[in-house]
Formats: sequence, structure tokens, C-alpha cells
Amino acid sequence: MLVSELFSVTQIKFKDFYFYWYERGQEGSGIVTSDGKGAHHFRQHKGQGLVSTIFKDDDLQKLSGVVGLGHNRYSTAGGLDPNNTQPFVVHTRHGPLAVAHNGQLINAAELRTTVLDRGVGLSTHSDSELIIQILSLTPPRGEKRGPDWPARIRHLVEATPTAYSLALMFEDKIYGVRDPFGVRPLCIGKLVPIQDSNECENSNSPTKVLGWILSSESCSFQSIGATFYREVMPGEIIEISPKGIRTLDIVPRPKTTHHSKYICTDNDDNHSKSDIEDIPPAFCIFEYVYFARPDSKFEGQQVYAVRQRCGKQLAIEAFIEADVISSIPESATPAALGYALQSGIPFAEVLCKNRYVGRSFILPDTRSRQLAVAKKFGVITENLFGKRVILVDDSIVRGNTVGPIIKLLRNAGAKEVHLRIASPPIKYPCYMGINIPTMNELIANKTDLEKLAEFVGADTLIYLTIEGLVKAVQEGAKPTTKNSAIGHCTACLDSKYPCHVDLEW
Ligand SMILES: O=P(O)(O)OC[C@H]1O[C@H](OP(=O)(O)OP(=O)(O)O)[C@H](O)[C@@H]1O
Ligand SMILES: NC(=O)CC[C@H](N)C(=O)O
Ligand code: SF4
Ligand SMILES: [Mg+2]
Repeated sequence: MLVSELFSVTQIKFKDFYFYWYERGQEGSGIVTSDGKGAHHFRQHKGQGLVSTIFKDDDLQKLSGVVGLGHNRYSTAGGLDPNNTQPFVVHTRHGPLAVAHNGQLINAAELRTTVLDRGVGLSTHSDSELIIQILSLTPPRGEKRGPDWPARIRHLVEATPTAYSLALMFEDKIYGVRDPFGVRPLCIGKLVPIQDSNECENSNSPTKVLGWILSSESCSFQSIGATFYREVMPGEIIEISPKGIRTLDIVPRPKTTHHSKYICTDNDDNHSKSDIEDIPPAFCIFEYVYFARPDSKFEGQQVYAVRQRCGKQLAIEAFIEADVISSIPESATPAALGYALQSGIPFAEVLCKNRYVGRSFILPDTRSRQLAVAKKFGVITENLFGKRVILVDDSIVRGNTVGPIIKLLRNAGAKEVHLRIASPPIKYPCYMGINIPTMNELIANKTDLEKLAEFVGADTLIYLTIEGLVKAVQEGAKPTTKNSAIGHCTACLDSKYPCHVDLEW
């Protein structure tokens, strides 16, 4: 049995499969299964909203098969149209193919023209549909015997440098693909007998493998009795089949250098060959700051530990005397604990979060984000009345969260509120899978720092520096293989995009 899943905490059990989601995307969701026999043997169910509202027992009963693909959508291209819900399925010359995509194609406009110019009609505005259409094309050197998936996937990777982590399903096989810059995460889990899944990860004890799992985040593995096997490397193409798992290819990063759309950097042009060849991967630093779940692991370290180090670094860079340190739950809590450990000031909760309201930043529009913030928090008065409070958040993006919260704390009797942000100001758009497409929506561009503190109602406001964040992240990061490089995208902080950005999309 093989299980594949992108985006992992809702448990869904059907026949032989277990799918777990934590709603990394909250807008839509789908499952496609295959009985492994090719044409006409795919089954699927998709819908809009949270997983728990989409999949009822009856729907799941119909989803039988030997392999499966699931996806939760967090829209970054193509809008909220229900037709953009994934996985996408098309019938290729060799039978049905399903694709689940985490990311956003940086050159989507150019690719769209290329696909349309070849006479292929598209049925959505989703960038992910382009992926499945390119994969449906016969590769440049043709195919002698049946579909040559390594060649088709390599052709796709050469056509678009980033940002994608993909799971593809064809007959009884799953292919996993991570773009050469490794902007979005992708990891492999091993389904093992339950007693073995409680053993230490990466233990060398011989274990019967019941199946393989692909997931954006490793936090999903433990909940289904699987263990973390390893990350898919940037540029790596893997195949999961009844015979097991193997690497088909590793596509190198294109010879490029950082591109700045917004500021002059000494990175554009004038580079020696070796500079260009040495360009490192660009794993999204915002996964560590906010996006990923704290119990997930990337680059050999748990996200929780990185956030705590960010908080410690913040205390070094931006200490202030206070009576209590607290966080805006949930993502900022490890950083606030780090600040408390470093500074010796005690940590106490000042906000109670309504657990039935999801994450607000990842909602698709301003009104729903602001309503979510208003519904989400209550104050724990005893911990702040008459006190000087250091309030830590992981990030300020559009500024929907922090202002209303400081108002709540002041109304409840906080004497001073000092805001400390465990990441630098977010000033530039992301085109690689986080939905911040314009500069105008970013509050750091609307006013200078001093006015921003006043605007959100804080006595003082200090952000972590870019160097401080990179240090906190890279201190514990380990290369995937002995000689592989470590590198992070920081483009939304410093405008250094890993490759050319196509702004027409
Ligand atoms: O400045 P803004 O545009 O408001 O965005 C930043 C806020 O949004 C996120 O929290 P969210 O409520 O999404 O999730 P969390 O519970 O994981 O912290 C993030 O942790 C910040 O608190
Ligand atoms: N990560 C995702 O779910 C986004 C995939 C794709 N870019 C979309 O907008 O649908
Ligand atoms: S621009 Fe920012 S959010 Fe986008 S991939 Fe780079 S670090 Fe991540
Ligand atoms: Mg938050």
C-alpha cells in the first residue's frame, strides 16, 4: 500500500488509507485514488472549505485504491474559483495523471503563453494546471516505450525554476518532485507497524515498511503511525512504486543569481562564473517564521527550536525591562519563550485563543482576516493588570492582528506594551507560494517604524534583524547530503529573489 499526501490534522480513514490534514491550506481540498490499473481507474472527491466539511463517510467509501493523493489549497494564483481545487486530473496519451502542487510558479505568465501557443486549452487560471499540461506533453526526445516520466518531469523542471513541491500519481506509482531551489518543503515518511513508529526517528532497526508517504510537513507522519525518513532534496525526482522508493534524477539549479525587482543590489549581473554556479538553495525562511507547524522538521531541525532561537536573538538585539513576556498565540509562543529564557523575565499568557477559529493570515481576503482576529482572542487580566508587558509576535504582515490586540491589553489594564517581532519587517511581495502579492498591502511600507509603533498602539516596537533571523535559522540547519549547500530565500525581507520574477501573472 502506498499513501501520498501533500499538506498534512483531520483524520480521514477509508478502506486501506489514512489521510491526515492539518489545514496548511484552508480554502479547498481533494483526494484522488487509483487502483493502479491505469485508464478509468481514478476516483476523486473535492470541495471548498475545511477538510471536515468536505469529506463525509459516504464520500470516503468511494475512494478505494492502492495509491492516493490529497491536497489542501492555500490560494496563491488563480483566485478562489472552485475549479482550482486540487489535485488536478487529466487524461494523458497514456492514461490519467493526477497532480498536487504546493507552491507558485514564478514564470507562470510565460508558461501560460507557451502552453496556449501549443494549442492546448486551459480550463482555469491556476498555475498548477500549467504543471499538469506540461507533464502531459511528450518530452522533446520522444518516448519509445510508454510514458517516460523522468524525462517528462525533467522537461517541466527545466521549464520553470521554482516554486513547487509536487506529488504526481500515475497508475500504481507516485512521483515526488522538489524544485531545484527547494523553496517549498517536501519530505518522505515511512509507514511502519505501530510499535515501531514509537521508536526513535531514523533508528536503524530493520522495520517492515507498510507504505511510503510524501508530505509538505513531517508533523503529519506521527499521527498516522509513520516515521520521518528524509527530506526530498532540491531538484530531486523520486519514484514510489510497489517495488519501493528510488531517486530518478537530481536536476541542478539553473545558472542564475539573485534578482532584485525593487532595490539595487550588487547581486544583479557582473558575477563571476563561480559565483553563479555556487548559488545556494532558497528554502523559504517564512516557513520557519510562521507557515510551518512547530513540530515539523526541516534541514535536520525542528521549527519550534528555530522559533525559540529567534526569540533569544530578539532578546539580545532588543532587550527592555518589563514585568512579563507574552505572545500573540499561537505561532509566536516559542519565540516569546526564547525571549524569556534569554532575558530572565518571566513568561505568562495574556491572551486566550479561541481554538475553533483557524489561522487568520492564510485566509484569502482582508475582511475575513479582520473578522477572524476579532473573534479569536480573550484577555487573561490577572497576568497583565498594572504590568509592563513585552508582547512578542512572529511577524507583522498586513497589520490586521497586532493593533486590535494591543487595544485589548490596554483596555484590560496593561501599564506598558512593548512589541517585539521575531522576524524583520516584511516589505516585498512573495511570488513563490505565500499570498502577499503586492507591496501596498504590507504595513511596513505604509509608515516608518516610529509611526508604526504609535499606529498599532505600542510604547515601543522593535523587529529582529535579517542577520539575526538568518543566524537563528542557520545555526542548527544541516545539509541534506554531505556536500549539499544550505541557503534560504529572504526576498520578502530584502528583495533578493532567487531567480527572475515574471510580474505579468
Ligand atoms: O500582520 P498580519 O497581517 O495580521 O499577519 C501576521 C499575524 O498572522 C499570523 O497569525 P495567525 O492568526 O494567522 O496564526 P497563528 O495562530 O498561527 O499565529 C502571524 O502569526 C501573525 O500573528
Ligand atoms: N499551496 C497551494 O495550495 C497553492 C497552489 C497553487 N499555486 C494555487 O494557488 O492553487
Ligand atoms: S519571498 Fe518570503 S515568503 Fe516568499 S518564498 Fe521567499 S522567504 Fe518565503
Ligand atoms: Mg499569529
